[in-house]
Amino acid sequence: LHHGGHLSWTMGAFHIGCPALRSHPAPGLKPKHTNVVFLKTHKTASTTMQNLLFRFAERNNLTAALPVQACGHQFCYPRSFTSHFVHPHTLPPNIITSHMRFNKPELQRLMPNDTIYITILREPGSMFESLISYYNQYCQSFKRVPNGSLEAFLEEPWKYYQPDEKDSMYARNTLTFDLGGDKDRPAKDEAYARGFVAEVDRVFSLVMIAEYFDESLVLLRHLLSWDLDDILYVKLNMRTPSSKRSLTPGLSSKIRAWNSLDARLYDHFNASLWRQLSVLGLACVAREVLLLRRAQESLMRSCFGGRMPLLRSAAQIKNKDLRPWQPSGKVDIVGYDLPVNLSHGFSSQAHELCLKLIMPEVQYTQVLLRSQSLRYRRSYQLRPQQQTHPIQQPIRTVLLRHPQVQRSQPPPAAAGPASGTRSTSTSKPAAGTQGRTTKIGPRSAQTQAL
Ligand SMILES: Nc1ncnc2c1ncn2[C@@H]1O[C@H](COP(=O)(O)OS(=O)(=O)O)[C@@H](OP(=O)(O)O)[C@H]1O
Repeated sequence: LHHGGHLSWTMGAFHIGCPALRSHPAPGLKPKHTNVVFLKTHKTASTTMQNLLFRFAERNNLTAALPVQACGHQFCYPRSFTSHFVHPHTLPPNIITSHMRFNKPELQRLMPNDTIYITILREPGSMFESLISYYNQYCQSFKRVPNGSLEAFLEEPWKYYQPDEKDSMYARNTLTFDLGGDKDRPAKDEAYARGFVAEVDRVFSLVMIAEYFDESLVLLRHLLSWDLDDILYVKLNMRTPSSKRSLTPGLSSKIRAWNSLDARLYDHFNASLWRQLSVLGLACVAREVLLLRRAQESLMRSCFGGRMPLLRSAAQIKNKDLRPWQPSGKVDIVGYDLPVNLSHGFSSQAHELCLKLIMPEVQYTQVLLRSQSLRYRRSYQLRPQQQTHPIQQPIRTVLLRHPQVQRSQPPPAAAGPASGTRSTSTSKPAAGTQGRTTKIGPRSAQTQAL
């Protein structure tokens, strides 16, 4: 960043040795898939994924559907998703990734036909421990428990849990609920459980697993024909170690029994993740994971003045745009701050990349809504003949949609890696370009900025 250096990996190296990629007729030239529903489930590393998708949308001038202001930063969760929850300035979308309760028919109405559905699950024990600590002041089922004790809750869950009250979805089978299922279906209803898992399997092309986040990203990269550059991330929305507790095997199995539908989903999709990884080749996956982690470290060092970033409590973070939301005084969610003197050697594009990489969910949603609204207004100014408000027309036919992002041929020598010089352009793709084909080079704007 400071000295015009660049990351040592190249996409060429990234393609070497991976059978699934080698067999492709034109490696690296397949258009990136850009129409994606990512169902953001709770306490599953989904904020880290959302940040990655928001950045991808911005880099490629795509549209991310965002909630109307009345819904907050989520699509009026826990109500079942409807397209009325989508802000009209964020139509028609390529990507949708904010929290919602899944509703396939409504999403189908909103999204292009070739949309790929992705979600993420987490091991029920650690997920429930995270839920009870995060929502201890919100969810009545948890508030009733003396000292918010996990043991006490699991000893007699029906003493504290009331299925129909507000926020009860955080206290039982949260994944099932987020996926649109019936969190309170009795465990003995085998047919329901089997049918629900099969339905999720049918709809979602990829179910990521939080414990194998990087391996899941490798599968995502292959599924969407994205570059390594597109899956770089920094972990977000973490609790401090003092806010966490470890689980005994006894507690873990009680959690699984209480959340039996979620446990079933997790077991099924954890096994299917590993089957998919085996098809890709475990050695190939391990190599990609290694390259991902190296590239990630380089990016972080570039953003944090040569060091790895320090985790900070919200109070320690000077830039309020970077302070993560704190659910209660009983749990600390940590974030990052950029070094104050860092901006001196940065292009504004590089500074923005670093800022967005660590920007918490609520702030990023607001920033993105502002920029997309601006783009929307500009595009309307350019087309004065269009009088009708888009929300009054059938959603899918209103505005021209961004087509798939095409990889361009390598950029001209002066701006490309081969020249030894690097593009100093700081401009993002022009506003109001809906309907144009976005071309991006083999190294996309993310690392080119560095
Ligand atoms: N990359 C990666 N891999 C594994 N785990 C990760 C990752 N990124 C975030 N996290 C952990 O995910 C938890 C936060 O999940 P969410 O962002 O989905 O929470 S939220 O529902 O949106 O509030 C939170 O878990 P807990 O710290 O146990 O609460 C994060 O530490």
